Amino acid sequence: MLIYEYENREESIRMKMTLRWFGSQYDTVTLEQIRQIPGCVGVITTLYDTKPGEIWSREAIRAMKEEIEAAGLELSGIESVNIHDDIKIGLPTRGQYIANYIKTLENLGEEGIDLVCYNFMPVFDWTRSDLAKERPDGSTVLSYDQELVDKIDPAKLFEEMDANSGGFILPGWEPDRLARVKELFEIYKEVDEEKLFQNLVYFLKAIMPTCEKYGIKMAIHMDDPAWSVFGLPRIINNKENIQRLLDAVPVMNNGLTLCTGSLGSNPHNDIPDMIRSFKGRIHFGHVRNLIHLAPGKFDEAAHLSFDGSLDMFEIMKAFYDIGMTGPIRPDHGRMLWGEKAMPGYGLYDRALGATYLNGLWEAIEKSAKK
Ligand SMILES: O=C(O)[C@@H](O)[C@@H](O)[C@H](O)[C@H](O)CO
Ligand SMILES: [Fe+2]
Repeated sequence: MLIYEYENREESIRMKMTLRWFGSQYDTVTLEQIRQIPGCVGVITTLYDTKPGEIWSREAIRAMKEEIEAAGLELSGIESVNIHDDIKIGLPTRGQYIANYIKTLENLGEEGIDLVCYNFMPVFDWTRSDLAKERPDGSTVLSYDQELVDKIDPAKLFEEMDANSGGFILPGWEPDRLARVKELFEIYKEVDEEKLFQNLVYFLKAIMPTCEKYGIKMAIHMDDPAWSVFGLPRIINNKENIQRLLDAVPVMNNGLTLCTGSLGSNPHNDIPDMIRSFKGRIHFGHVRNLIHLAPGKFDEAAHLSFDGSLDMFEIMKAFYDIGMTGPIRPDHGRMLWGEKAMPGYGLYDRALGATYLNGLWEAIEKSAKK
């Protein structure tokens, strides 16, 4: 009977619970550990040692896939294939970098990978003012305070993030980005939101034929936080702007990584409503909670609704209602129980998060069928 029910479950429409994994060379968390998280079927990973603009070889992609499958998991998608700044800026050299990106997509497609998460934030990926802020229970979290960020020299931010990362290379803060940071700030002075948007559309139009050929879903990550930092343009931060992008390249393969923590940094974003209106275009979900402390100021939190400001039941219900079948992952977790790991990416709190989100899903699914 149990076996029958288990098999049956595969047929029900269901998101896939996954965990982000940085590869055995970089991650403190092992595939064996991930495999033991109840209901976790796959990992979202990347070739962490590649630089934006580089072609990913088929051999490296295959080796990564085989390692994950040998551990009994699925490679559910890539986060991220990063975009070279020359594409975001729209420099003449973008042609070569787009050609390289297309080659990487072909290689991923040939290896059967159909989901690619990326972001289009200039210079910096996500930004935080503290990577280990202590909560009353002794756990630590990533936090953001606009007043503190305003005091930081952007060129020094890299050094500070690096010094506070506990020796880990932070995703989006890889050292090679540092080398060009001052130069990039100069060049980005010419790039306003409209130009950045047009450069994104240009890039997407160029890669879409390849994505359609291989069935690759491109899933842009929301800007984090959801407003301009250091005067750099931000375009993927609210319902209107995101809808504009979906309409500008109106094919399924141009889709979203709906990140609740990034959108949720702005309390005006109604996340369940956004999930419902972007139905069919959300290919990947990042689900996490945060606490709004003041405008422009937030701490990350446990996934549980009442630990933070977001209603995780309503968020998971919206995913359920749109018939989400793609991967969902708990996003950043707290650091707890003495774990030493990449900030936001320890095992324990993300495992708790996955379990909680799976529990919400089960409850939503069963009540819907009653
Ligand atoms: O998920 C997040 O919020 C971050 O860890 C980002 O680094 C994210 O992976 C990128 O913005 C996606 O390209
Ligand atoms: Fe995210």
